[in-house]
Amino acid sequence: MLQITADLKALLLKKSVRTGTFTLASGKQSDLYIDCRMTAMDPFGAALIGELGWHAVRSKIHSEKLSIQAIGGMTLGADPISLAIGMASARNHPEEALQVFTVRKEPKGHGAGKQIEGNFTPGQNIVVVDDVITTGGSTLKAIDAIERDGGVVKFAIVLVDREEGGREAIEARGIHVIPLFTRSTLLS
Ligand SMILES: O=P(O)(O)OC[C@H]1O[C@H](OP(=O)(O)OP(=O)(O)O)[C@H](O)[C@@H]1O
Ligand SMILES: O=C(O)c1cc(=O)[nH]c(=O)[nH]1
Repeated sequence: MLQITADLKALLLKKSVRTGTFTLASGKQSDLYIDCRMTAMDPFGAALIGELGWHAVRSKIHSEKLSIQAIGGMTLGADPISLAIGMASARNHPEEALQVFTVRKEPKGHGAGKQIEGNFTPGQNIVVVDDVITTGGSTLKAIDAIERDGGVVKFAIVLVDREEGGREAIEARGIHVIPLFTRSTLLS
């Protein structure tokens, strides 16, 4: 996994890390913006995220003897990451493959009126995904929607933890967060 981690870090630094003046989802101002979509929607980046993410998810599943059926998180940032990890699970360990879903920011106003779309069934054990956590508010919103629809969130995986309190906010709900990178490991 060392080479995959190094390659993914290099791609994140090249395509996703930006400096300037940015307003974040929480309304906070920041001189750093990590546009993970650029890396997660790069075909090479998606493959790297899939391998590294599935390795991290599977290690947690096996070390804690968990049974997980599906992976997903708040659209849009989580979507390519959830699918990449689901595809890596099917490719590497088809008998343990995770189904994939997405959480809309609001329930759909027509059709079936669902907030969760894709392969999600009430009662399933879930890994929740985010691309970046800053305050953790978006991940917590996804967790609320999943729980409201009968899912059981076992843990969270994020591509980058900005180390601004989001991890602590999610873990205060009893949901362990696995970051593939932190701000420190990415920028060091
Ligand atoms: O931890 P937080 O303070 O919630 O911030 C992180 C969130 O901010 C972004 O979402 P945003 O809604 O900006 O964009 P997206 O719809 O492009 O994913 C990002 O994708 C994370 O989900
Ligand atoms: O907090 C955010 O909204 C945020 C931070 C960041 O670095 N990247 C991103 O996509 N969103």
